[in-house]
Amino acid sequence: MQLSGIFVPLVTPFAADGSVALDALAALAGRVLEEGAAGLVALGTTGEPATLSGAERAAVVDVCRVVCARYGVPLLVGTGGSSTAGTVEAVRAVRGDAAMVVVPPYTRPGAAGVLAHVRAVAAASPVPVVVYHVPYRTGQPLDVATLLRLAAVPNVVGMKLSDGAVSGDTVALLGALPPGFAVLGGDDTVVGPLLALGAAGGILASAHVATGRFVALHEAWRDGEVRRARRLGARLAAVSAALFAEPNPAVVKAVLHAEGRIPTPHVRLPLLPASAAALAAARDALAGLAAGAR
Ligand SMILES: O=C(O)C1=N[C@H](C(=O)O)C[C@H](O)C1
Repeated sequence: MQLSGIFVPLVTPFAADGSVALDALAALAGRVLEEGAAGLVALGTTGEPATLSGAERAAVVDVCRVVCARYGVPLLVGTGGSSTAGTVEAVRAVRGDAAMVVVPPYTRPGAAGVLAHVRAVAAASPVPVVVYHVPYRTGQPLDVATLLRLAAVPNVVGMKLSDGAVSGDTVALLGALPPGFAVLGGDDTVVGPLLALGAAGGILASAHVATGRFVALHEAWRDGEVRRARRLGARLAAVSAALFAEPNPAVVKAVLHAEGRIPTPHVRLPLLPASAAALAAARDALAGLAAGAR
């Protein structure tokens, strides 16, 4: 599996009665793929999987599978937890083209423990694995040598890299990847620099609302249109900063609701709805993006 392009980790829209709005989910999925997204991620952080029941998670994956099949694009399914045995069981049941497996959160098993976890999970997985490295959520930092060891594990085809600011370590990692291994940027505000360094794409909640522009950013870096890529990247980073001003996906959902694309802006506790100020700032940033395109 060769991963490339912009993947959208879909929000889980809720109806006014609190149930999952599956029709709205299908419409969102179709729209972002229509605008050029390379695939979808079901049950990413943005999908609030921790607050969904098993039946709701299955229904979300079913909807995403149908839409991905219609467009002939891959579906990544977020999975994984703090237990290796539990994660092995979960990946065996994944109904997608790849499993996005988070570095075990909370336990902080250290580099050797993470490697052992990923080796066990990847060996058991019937589908390719994309490791999700997000130390500010998991509490588990990893050095470049460990990330490269993870990249060499059989059946691990990529990594969603969400480790914050671009640093010397990022440069070293992207300069030493094995051929065909895909790094997908997962920190929306710095996806431009990651693409410039050779990332294959991104998994970006921001791409719900400016999908075609994020796709254009990926294409500009891929095709070496550096001036265009820099300009667009800076404008999209301002949009992403506004969308992430409060815990994800509250602001993204507020914007989608304001645009009439989902029935409510609801998130489930412990997340709180976006503030009116955050929604207004995000809509201003999107208006600025649209104005800049004219
Ligand atoms: O759901 C995801 O996948 C993403 N989650 C990140 C987060 O909320 O930490 C953000 C990124 O845009 C995609």
